[in-house]
Amino acid sequence: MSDTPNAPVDLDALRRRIDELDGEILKLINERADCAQRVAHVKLAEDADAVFYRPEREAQVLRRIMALNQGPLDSEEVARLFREIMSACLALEQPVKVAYLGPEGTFTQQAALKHFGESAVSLPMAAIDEVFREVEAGAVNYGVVPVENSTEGVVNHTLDSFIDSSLGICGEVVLRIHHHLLVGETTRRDKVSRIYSHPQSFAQCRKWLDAHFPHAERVPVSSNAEAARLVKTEWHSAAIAGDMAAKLYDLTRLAEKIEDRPDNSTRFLIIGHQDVPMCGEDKTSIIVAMRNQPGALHDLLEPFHRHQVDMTRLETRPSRSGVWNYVFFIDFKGHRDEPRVAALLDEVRLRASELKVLGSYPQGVL
Ligand SMILES: C=C(O[C@@H]1C=C(C(=O)O)C=C[C@H]1O)C(=O)O
Repeated sequence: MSDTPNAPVDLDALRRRIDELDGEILKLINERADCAQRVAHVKLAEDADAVFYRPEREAQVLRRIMALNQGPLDSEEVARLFREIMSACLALEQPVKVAYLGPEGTFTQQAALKHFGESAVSLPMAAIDEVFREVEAGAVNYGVVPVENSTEGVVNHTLDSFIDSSLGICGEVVLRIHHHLLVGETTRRDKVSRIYSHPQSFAQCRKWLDAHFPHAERVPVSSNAEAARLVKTEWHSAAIAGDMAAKLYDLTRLAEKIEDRPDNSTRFLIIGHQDVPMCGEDKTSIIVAMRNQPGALHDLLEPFHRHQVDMTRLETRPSRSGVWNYVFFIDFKGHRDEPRVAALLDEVRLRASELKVLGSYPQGVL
């Protein structure tokens, strides 16, 4: 073989080498699967109700692979491949069952598969509360719900659901959101008089729509996937939805990536019963209620500054009961088992009228 450009390449030799390598990769993947199965048996021997899926370990595996990678494959691409290998290894013992905000084809399903891999069993739910209920009842292992979008802000319904729930947060996943304008095969661009989508997606594509379809009626529906389903059978309608919905309903793209901001992304939370140990790059989420008195917010924030804890998000929600006068949702970097974070939480607990730690979990890797 020669590195000189344009030198003749022995195609047969290259293919023989690829076959050899595939044989080795196959053997190694199965050896890995065997190890993962043995880990599962160790876990079962220690505890009959053991949870096989370990978010902190998976985050460490992916980060290590990304750090080791020397190319030519991109580190994110390599991590995605390993994500699927781990998902298949875990499914040998017990596929993870995940409820997500449906219907099928939503960005939340895409987030669930990005986080757990394609071997997970994913079940669509009609509403965010249903995802919470399904996990609480033990019908599934985890739930996936959207929590904030970089253009449109917070998903209040998800935050509110945590107030009364016993569930915590086991992970997060961030998804780049690309919206497309989709039509059935009989609809022409100049005939589109009605566009269906979720209100958040309309908001994320407002400028593009004003410029290209100022006169089309905008009809809000419960999800992008529902919008895609509707246009499948309607002649003069288009939907704004993502890749999964386009594929699921076999729709044509009239325009791609029509979101107003190129960095448009949504953060999703993995909810469950599990307390996740430290992985080294963790986040913690808490809900704090403060008494309605002057300086309350300052009192709450001051210990974060003193302990040098990096806050990544602060949201305020109106209280739904007398005790919870102001309710703050706070995310910050660090794990509750780190002494610095434990000291911070002790102080916040003293100043607040209520403190609920929703969980410490690995920062999204992919
Ligand atoms: C093998 C383990 O169990 C599961 C499978 C993993 C893997 O395939 O690497 C990692 C974490 C767990 O979800 C483990 O805990 O080490």
